Amino acid sequence: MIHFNDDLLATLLAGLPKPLPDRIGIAVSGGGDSVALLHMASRALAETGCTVLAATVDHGLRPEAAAEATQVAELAASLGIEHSILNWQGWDRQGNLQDQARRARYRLLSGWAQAQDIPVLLTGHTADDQAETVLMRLARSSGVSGLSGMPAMRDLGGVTLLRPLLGVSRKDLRCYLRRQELSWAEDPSNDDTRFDRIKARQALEVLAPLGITGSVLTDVARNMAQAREALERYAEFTAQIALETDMGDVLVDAEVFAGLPEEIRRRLLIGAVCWVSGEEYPPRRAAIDEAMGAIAAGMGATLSGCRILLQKGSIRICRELSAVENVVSPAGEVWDARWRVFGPDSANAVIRPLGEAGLALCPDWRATGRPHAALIASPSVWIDDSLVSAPLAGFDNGWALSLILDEEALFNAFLSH
Ligand SMILES: Nc1ncnc2c1ncn2[C@@H]1O[C@H](COP(=O)(O)OP(=O)(O)OP(=O)(O)O)[C@@H](O)[C@H]1O
Repeated sequence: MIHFNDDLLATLLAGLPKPLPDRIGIAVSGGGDSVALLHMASRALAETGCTVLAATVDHGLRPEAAAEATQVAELAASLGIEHSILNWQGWDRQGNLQDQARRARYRLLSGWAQAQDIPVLLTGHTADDQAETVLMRLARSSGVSGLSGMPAMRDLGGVTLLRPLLGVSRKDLRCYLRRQELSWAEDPSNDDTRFDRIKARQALEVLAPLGITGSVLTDVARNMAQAREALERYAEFTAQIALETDMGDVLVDAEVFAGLPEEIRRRLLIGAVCWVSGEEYPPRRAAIDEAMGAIAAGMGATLSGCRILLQKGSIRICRELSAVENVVSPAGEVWDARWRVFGPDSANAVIRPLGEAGLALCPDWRATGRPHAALIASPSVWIDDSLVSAPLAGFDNGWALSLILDEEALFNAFLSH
């Protein structure tokens, strides 16, 4: 019994950064995996000088959720761990609830970690979660990145998210819980076969005689993660050669691009559109492939709020007017999460996209060398219906603008951290 527990604690410690940070946060849902993680962390980190803190998100979606969060608080208190309950009230009763709740959960947890000065946050994802993820991604025809499953480490808004139990089975964690006489909450959705994850869990039982087991799928994920790393480095290396930024747009060297393997072209395109649009998630595979086909055929395309324009010798990726048409902010404030515009008289002035009508008021726009499609989506200053300034279109009128996007981020994004 001692060996079993010691092995688990050693596995946990092996998955943590060295040297240990001063503070580590644990995301505890109240389910078995994260309750075990909380208990293991309190044991493994005792007397290391690293303070453990915990948080539970109450999504307010199930009547039992508040009681479950309180139970976690009690367990944390019994272990001498400071615990916070983070409430989510943001569901607008539209769209995909699971997806919104998940995004909100990560947002709340990273906000909590930042406010508490916690650099590293742990979640209780297990080897079973990983196997189910790989199986679900097979069903989505995922490529190398998707089939590499969940990374053991990723950045979450400046906080490092770690999944130190990805190599540990749910069964072993249940065994740990029972031996420690710990109780946990069973999520009722675990039996709900409307969810793909639950279907995947059941499918794994059927696939076992074929040798497609949870541990085989986690091996596949590990192999794919190595292949992914190689592709990421190739893409990052190529990006340094083939990409440059131009006032919020990305220019891709068309000749270099055309000579690259399709997988690397796809990665460059995703990196460029995500940087320009500020989108966290890549576009759908079908949309990317359609845009790649259009580029290969010598045509422009739109993708994820961006225009892709073919120019002499380069491919320009710029903002698409329809994606920012209704984006308006007071002068001096950030516009489109990308620009800040400064000027002599900011009172009553607003920033909005220049648009066709605005561009018609900028007689010198052609001299800027920027394409029409890029300029109509560029920031401009208006007071009521009068155009005051359009700096990128050659009409600054005493105003200046600065790009708040980090140009290095374009290149760094090719590597998962
Ligand atoms: N309500 C919650 N409060 C705090 N942490 C949570 C909560 N729900 C999930 N977690 C954390 O996330 C881990 C995984 O849980 P679950 O698989 O339900 O979450 P998920 O965020 O949907 O996972 P994925 O990242 O695969 O989508 C848990 O072990 C726990 O660490």
